[in-house]
Amino acid sequence: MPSIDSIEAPPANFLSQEATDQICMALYTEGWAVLEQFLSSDFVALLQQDLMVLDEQGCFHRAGIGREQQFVLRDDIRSDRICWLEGETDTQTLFLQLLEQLMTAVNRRLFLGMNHFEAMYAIYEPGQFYKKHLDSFRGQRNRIMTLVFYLNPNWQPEDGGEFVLYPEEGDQAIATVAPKAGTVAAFLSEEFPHEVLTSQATRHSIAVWFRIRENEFP
Ligand SMILES: O=C(O)CCC(=O)C(=O)O
Ligand SMILES: [Fe+2]
Repeated sequence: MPSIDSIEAPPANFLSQEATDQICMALYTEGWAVLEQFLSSDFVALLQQDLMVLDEQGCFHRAGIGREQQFVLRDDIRSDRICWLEGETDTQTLFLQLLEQLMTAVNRRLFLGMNHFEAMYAIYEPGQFYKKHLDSFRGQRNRIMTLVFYLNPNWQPEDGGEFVLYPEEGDQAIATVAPKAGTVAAFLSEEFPHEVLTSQATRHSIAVWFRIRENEFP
């Protein structure tokens, strides 16, 4: 198990310029991006450890659909369990710093004006899934960009659990992504329906939404 001090890159320049450029370029031209080996295997191991400790402490709860008063559990739509990252451990603090840097870099290049984010760990047990959905409703601007980081070091093709990205209209997949450790998927939240195919193994991930805080809308 690596220690937090053994992470090679210091937080100040955590993001490689190259990876940032690749994500920004793809978001600009296509609206989505998938990068393998975006996170180092050491950092993935720390995040996965953090997730498992939180799970042992009973911090996870069943994921639902909708927010606040509209929140409902829908076993037919999604069956994972989740836990929000609040920055309570060094690992989470480091990860949230990385997200801050990434948000700044993407804003600088794409002028998206994002000023806030939320991140959650998710666990899908064998047999679990999340059916095709949109993370944000068009025009509401509540979620601008979604990122999903995968934390599964020995993922095999037969483990399933792929993330599938679709165009705004139609059922022809644009991308099918195995949830392998280090991979990140990024896409504009209002534009791309997506789903998680049934997982055959325990699947760990972090979903992040970059937002514009409601009272800062233009
Ligand atoms: O874990 C994934 O691949 C995607 C999860 C997702 O779509 C969500 O949590 O909204
Ligand atoms: Fe989603």
